[in-house]
Amino acid sequence: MMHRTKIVATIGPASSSRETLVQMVQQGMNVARLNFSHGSYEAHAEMVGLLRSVSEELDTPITILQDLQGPKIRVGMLPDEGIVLKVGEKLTLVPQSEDRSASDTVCIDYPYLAEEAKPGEQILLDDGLLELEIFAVDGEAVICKVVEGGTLKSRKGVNLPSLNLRLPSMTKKDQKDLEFGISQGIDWVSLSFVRQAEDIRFLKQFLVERQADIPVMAKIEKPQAIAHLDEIIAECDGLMVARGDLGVEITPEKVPFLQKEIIRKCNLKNIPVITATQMLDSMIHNPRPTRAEASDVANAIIDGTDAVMLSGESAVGKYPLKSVSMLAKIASSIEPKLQFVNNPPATTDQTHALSEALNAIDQILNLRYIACFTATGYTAQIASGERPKAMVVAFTPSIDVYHRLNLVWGVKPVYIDREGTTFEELVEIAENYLIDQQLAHSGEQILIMGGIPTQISQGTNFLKIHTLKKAS
Ligand SMILES: Nc1ncnc2c1ncn2[C@@H]1O[C@H](COP(=O)(O)OP(=O)(O)O)[C@@H](O)[C@H]1O
Ligand SMILES: C=C(OP(=O)(O)O)C(=O)O
Ligand SMILES: [K+]
Ligand SMILES: [Mg+2]
Repeated sequence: MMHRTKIVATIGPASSSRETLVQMVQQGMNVARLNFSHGSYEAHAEMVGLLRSVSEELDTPITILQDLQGPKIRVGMLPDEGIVLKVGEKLTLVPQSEDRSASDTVCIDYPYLAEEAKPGEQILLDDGLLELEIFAVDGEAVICKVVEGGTLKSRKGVNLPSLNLRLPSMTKKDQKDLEFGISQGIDWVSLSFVRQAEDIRFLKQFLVERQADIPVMAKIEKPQAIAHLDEIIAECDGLMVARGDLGVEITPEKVPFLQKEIIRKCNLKNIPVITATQMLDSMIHNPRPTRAEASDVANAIIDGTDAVMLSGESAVGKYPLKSVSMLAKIASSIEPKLQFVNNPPATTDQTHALSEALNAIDQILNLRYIACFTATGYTAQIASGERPKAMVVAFTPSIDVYHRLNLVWGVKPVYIDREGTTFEELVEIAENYLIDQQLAHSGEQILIMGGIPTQISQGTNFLKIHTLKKAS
């Protein structure tokens, strides 16, 4: 792995074959995002199996991120080629239950629209690409006029920025989907359209009741989430700057500064943050990105994002592989030039104290590897928070931690089936791995960080500059 920034790719029809997945991982994909707004359980289950098998074959972790739809309104199923909306024409929106599909009628999955819609209000479709104006309400039907036309495809999103949605943050569908995700052993779960900290507490309680230890990510894409940002960050394990909906729910010109704010706050708390949507949008159709897109990716990395994400580019685009390798190239090119600010420790515990020392050593000695021993992932995450020049190689005896840590900036997770207990054993594990994998050479100095005895989590209590002795 050359790049420290992690690459998330949304999996869809363009990236579902084993061959494509293998190549995407080889090109630098670290995290597979399964968008539960789309696809059947059968298809998702098959994908989880495929990803686990590719991960084993390539001996590399792949984080599986289950993305829950949340309270998002979507249009129903339409013909494969979509329907064309022309400016000035009428389009009628009806609740799903009505099930009247005609070329001028589209179903949406929100039953209260007719009750709440007011003539003159704006409705945006497909992340704002298409625009409607409400013209009249007739019973359950909302009759609109097309203001900005284009092709509308199945299951595209519907935004009514002025509407206060009467939907719980975790819908019945989300609950069912998460039950399914738990049964599939997903590594992270993200919730769309989070509005308040309570939404995350509800999700976490749902997991606790099912004894599922899965980290939770809040997708920031509503004005209410911006208003409650600090409380939300306090409750969750990661964040996503979901710029697709955020740019519609707020306005596009406000997104760049919000992105910087959200990333900065996550960096301060040492939780991973993903910058998402339209990063290489034109690569859905073209083999090369626009200069503005290349800049956008580099700037998100300069902002301090842990990960950058592909959506349509990898799910339905013509160039899923080239999109992944372009992200990897941009990351590898910008990272050596970065100068991160040294954040104050988020908490005053031993791990943070040692990681401050780690940062000082990283600045002075040009070491290439920090071998980090971690049972929960915590130590590796704090080490990553220093944004060291050296790569954090996180040795963990937990297969779950091995997969989930792959979302975190600069961390290369390594699964160890034999848990070392003494200091000497840990050194030996690090030494064997780095030399056998031909990552480091005998005589090279590395940093080793961990806690002994190893059974106690968060008991990080040593940091050693070690000279590798093992011969290859
Ligand atoms: N699992 C899937 N099956 C089929 N199509 C998918 C899948 N995941 C994503 N897509 C397609 O890729 C597009 C872009 O992905 P994404 O940004 O995740 O979706 P959306 O914006 O609809 O939530 C989607 O609108 C959808 O058309
Ligand atoms: C990532 C996002 O969510 P989704 O693709 O599910 O709309 C977004 O809105 O940017
Ligand atoms: K640093
Ligand atoms: Mg969204």
